[in-house]
This record gives sequence, structure tokens and C-alpha cells, in this order.
Amino acid sequence: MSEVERLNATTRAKLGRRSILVIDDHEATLTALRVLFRRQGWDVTTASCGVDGLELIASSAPDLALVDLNMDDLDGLAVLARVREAGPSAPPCLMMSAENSVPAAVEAMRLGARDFLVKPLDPRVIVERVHQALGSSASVDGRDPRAAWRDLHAPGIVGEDERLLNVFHLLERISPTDCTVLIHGESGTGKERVARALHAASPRHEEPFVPVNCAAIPETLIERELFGHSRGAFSGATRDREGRFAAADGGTLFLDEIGEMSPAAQAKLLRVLQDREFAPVGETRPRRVDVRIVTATKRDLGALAERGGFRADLFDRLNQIPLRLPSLRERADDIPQLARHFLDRAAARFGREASEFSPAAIAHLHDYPWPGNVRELENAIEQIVLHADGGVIGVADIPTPIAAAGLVGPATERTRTGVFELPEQGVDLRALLARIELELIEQALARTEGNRSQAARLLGLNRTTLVEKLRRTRC
Ligand SMILES: Nc1ncnc2c1ncn2[C@@H]1O[C@H](COP(=O)(O)OP(=O)(O)OP(=O)(O)O)[C@@H](O)[C@H]1O
Repeated sequence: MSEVERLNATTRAKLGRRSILVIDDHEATLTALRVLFRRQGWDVTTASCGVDGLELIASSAPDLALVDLNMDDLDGLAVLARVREAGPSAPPCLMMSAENSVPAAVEAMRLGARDFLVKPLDPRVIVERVHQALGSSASVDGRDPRAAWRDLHAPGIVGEDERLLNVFHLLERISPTDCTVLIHGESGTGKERVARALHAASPRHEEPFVPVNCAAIPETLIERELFGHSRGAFSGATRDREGRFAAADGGTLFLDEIGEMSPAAQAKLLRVLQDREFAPVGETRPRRVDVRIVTATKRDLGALAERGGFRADLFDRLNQIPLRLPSLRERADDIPQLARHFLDRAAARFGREASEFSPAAIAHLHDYPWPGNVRELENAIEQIVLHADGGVIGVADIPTPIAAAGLVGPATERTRTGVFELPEQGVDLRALLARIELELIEQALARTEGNRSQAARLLGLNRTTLVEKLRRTRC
């Protein structure tokens, strides 16, 4: 923001006036909203195309922008994407559209829109939603409203990554509805956790949440498992048995690894989605059922459907709201917080004293690629707590494959400074040297029981240099 813009924004704030920018290529909408918000005492600026709108956002720093979805030069989604690039200083945006399109609304929310308003706009509703958006954009305690929602509905889900927070924003919008959600993410990224949060925040929360792992049930049994069976339906069926659909009636059915479902079960599932009824194996009379379906997969289900490996019509139904969970690699900056969370939890669970990680240990955990995502991290920390003998957790306490990642070459048990080979992909030499330095300092301090003068001697440094290095690496 330039000095002039900053001054404009500051003057407005001092005068207690709010400013709104309306971007729409319909002159009638611009006029109506200009009149409406001026009457409310707002400063209103308007732009009749996306490009002008972006310029005005940059030059006049409005408190909020109302953006039309369909515009000729740059559509509303592209405007949102560009606004988002400005980071935390970007104004909250509300999207307006003449069409009530669920995919467009979902995409808009994913791009950070605070709300999706369908035209014709009711003046009372629009003023209310604009106030709501501003209220939430600057919550009283300064907390991110997405994190606040998470703390209320899914306090066990740890992380502050933007992509994860955007998932909560989407969950907040869709939890009151019954729309079908397809969660995509690598193994261990928290798909079931998120499905449970969605259920917990929905009007169905007092009814059952029934998880089914489709990959764990043999193909021949999946239909019976899901839909139940009647007595005599097959040899050995000595009595009627209720399936998971009936068990989830009124609540949420979570179908994990949906890509592994057999074609016959897919056909039956499609029928439930279309008609809201199913027939147990061995019965012809359908039963009505009221379940919200949430599915999850680590496969690219769209591509699988294109290749004929999954019913395309079912995919379209399941994919009403797609939701993608980032891998842990993509949100590596959440690793320290997650590691400390699992450390505290494991210490409490195993009756160990609360402990902490050394900075070098945190650096190792941060740099490891975690192919098994949060689950792998959780298991690794539990292992560490079980084997550690108290005190600060250093690199030597980290399971070998994790500690060794990125550091190639033979190494002794307590040192990682053996013979290094330059890995194929190269190294970040400065980060690597800093890490080696830190590790050796930690080892020296451990060996001298924290005596800095002796540790400095072991490292060929004077005490002041050692203290300075410690100060730099630990702040
Ligand atoms: N953000 C998070 N914060 C805290 N714990 C998490 C988080 N994400 C996942 N977990 C934990 O990681 C483990 C794996 O999570 P979950 O079972 O939800 O993953 P998933 O994606 O469904 O895995 P899979 O694909 O193998 O079924 C669980 O113990 C869960 O509690």
C-alpha cells in the first residue's frame, strides 16, 4: 500500500467510516449497491470490470469487496485468486452470482470468499452478510475465525497452515447442509478426522457417525456389510442383520477408500443417493434411509472414473463438494506444533515427564518428507517417548530413517557427521551446515552436562562464540 493509500485508510478508520468496493459489470447492480451502502453511511467505490476492480483494491484499500462471479474480462474467481495473493492485508471478499451454483460457491470459498450471495439481492440480507463478514474478518480477540471454528468443533486437529484453515472455512459453510462431500488426501492426512468434524458441526451431530473402510472389507462382503441382509439370503444367513446404512440412519456414513468399492456396491450406493432408499441383500422391498454421505479417497477418483475404473455417474454425485487435504510435506511448518502436541499427549499417556525437542531434532522432523503424513509423525513421536530416558529429545532419539533423511553416508550412533555424499537433488548447504553445527553443540553440551566452557573447549571455540551461536539458533 502506498503512503497516500495508507493515509486514506487511516483517515477513514479515524472517522469511523467503512469503505466498500463493488465490482460488477451490470450498471444497475452498481447503482443499487452504491445507493444502499451510502445510505448506511459507507464510502462506496465501484468498478465495472475485474481489472479495474483489482486496481481499486490496490489503490484504495477498501474494508471489503463485493465481487460479481460472471464478468467478461476477468471473472470473479480470477479476481478472488489475485486478491488472495496479497495475503493477510487483502480485504475480505463476498461473491455475488445470478446463478445458485454449488461448484462455483465451493470454488469461491476455497479461494477465500467470505460468503456467496445469489442475485436478486435482498437489501436487508446483503447488509447483514456484509456486516457478518467484517465482524468475522476482525474478530474481537484478533483470532483467525477459521481457527476459532476449528477450536469449537474439532479441537484435536492441529495446524495453522492456510490450506488447512481454508478447509475449516469450507466445513463451516457446508456443515449445516446435507451435501455430499468427497475428501481427497494422502494416507494419514486426517480425512477421517475431518469427516468427524463435519458431522460434529452438523445438525446430525446427536445421531451416529458410522465409518466404513471399504478397502478392509472383501469385495464379496461389502454389499452385506453396507446394506445388511435378510434371513436366508445366502447359506449361513440364519437371521436378519442390519447393515451400516441402517446403523447410520439420521446421521453420517463415512465411506473411506471409496475407490475400492465393488461395481455392484457402487450401483447400490448410487441408488441410495438418487432415491434415498436401499434393499438389504435378499430383499426386494426398499427401505427409506436418511444419511449424509461423506466419502474419502487417496486415489484420483476423477481420473479413475475417466478410465472406467469407477462409475462416472456415482463420482459426479459423490464429488458434489470436493475437499482436498494437504500432505504434511506441503504444510511442513505445522510439523513443530504437531510434534509438540503428540509429545505432550504421549508423555501423558505413558506416564512420562513432559519433555521438549532440541532445535536440531525439530529441524530433522521438519525436513523429513513424511510419506505416511500425520499418522507417521504421531507414531514416530510415540516411539520416541517410549524409548527416551527423559530430558530434552535430541536427534539421536529420533528413529534412524527419519534422522538420516537428507544426510547420506555412514554415521555413528550419536553423530551424523560421517562421510557425506551429495544427494541427486543437491542440498541446501547453509541449512545443512547450520544443522550439523547445532547437533555438535548439543552433543558437546550433553557430554559436559551443560557446562558451556567445557563444551566450547570440546568444539575448539571460545565460550563467548558458543553462547552467541546458541543465542542465534534458539531465538
Ligand atoms: N491435523 C491433525 N492434528 C492432529 N492429529 C491429526 C491431524 N491429522 C491427522 N491426525 C491424526 O493422524 C492419524 C490419521 O488420521 P486419519 O485416520 O483421520 O487419516 P486418514 O487420512 O483418514 O488416513 P487413511 O487414509 O489411512 O484412512 C489419526 O490418529 C489422527 O488423529
